[in-house]
Amino acid sequence: MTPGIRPLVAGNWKMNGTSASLDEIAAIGDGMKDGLDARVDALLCVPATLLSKAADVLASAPVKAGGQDCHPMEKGAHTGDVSAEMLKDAGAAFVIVGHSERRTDHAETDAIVNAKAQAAWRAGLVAVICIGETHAEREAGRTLEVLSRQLAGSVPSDATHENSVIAYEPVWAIGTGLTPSADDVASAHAHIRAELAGIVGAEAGRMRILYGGSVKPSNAVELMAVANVDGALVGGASLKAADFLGIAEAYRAI
Ligand SMILES: O=C[C@H](O)COP(=O)(O)O
Repeated sequence: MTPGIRPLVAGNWKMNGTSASLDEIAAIGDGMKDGLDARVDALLCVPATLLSKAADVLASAPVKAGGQDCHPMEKGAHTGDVSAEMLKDAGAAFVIVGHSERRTDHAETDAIVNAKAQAAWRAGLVAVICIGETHAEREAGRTLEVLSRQLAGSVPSDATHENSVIAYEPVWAIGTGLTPSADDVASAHAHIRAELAGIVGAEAGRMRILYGGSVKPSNAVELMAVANVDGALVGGASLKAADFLGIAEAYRAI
């Protein structure tokens, strides 16, 4: 946690979910109304195909809808891509950019992620800018160096606490059940906050820095209590309302 920063629990549904999943989304919306929304903001980043319906289901709930990626351009000849403006039109308030799965599967560079963050702002969306080291980079003792390089390349200098959220996701912790120690998370997040100050100045002290990678109800209290951890980016555990809400519940305990 960071004093004065309101936390955010964000779900990333990745390539999961159809219309049959709308009941689960509604259950997350209903669950957040149970006083949890007084302590924590909530976001569900669903597949583009589900965004409009999800936004409708969440319209009266304290949960925002978001996309998982956007093209840097507003429109044009880019078959299969979706622009930030299209996500906004479908009901998104946020969009994830630079998730490690996009960086790996689609060869997205820091420069592309930077352009996507600016595209998100152009459309009036908040960008959730993802960074994180691989297992090999961690083993080589290069974690902080990698984070510095990704931040410098991916975060535009005019990022603010209102238009951007940073998500630190160690690639080796995603979907594996493995998590860094609380000390390692604290070290990474403190480093990210310090590096951000060199990019965005005083805004660094107000920006949310989420932790992502195998966050579950069972480890949420420990991880969310770490200094400079201002919420979570949750994959697998966000697909079930009970698990998503169980993670948000951590904020009743810390
Ligand atoms: O965007 C979410 C992350 O990739 C974390 O996924 P996970 O919670 O399934 O490990």
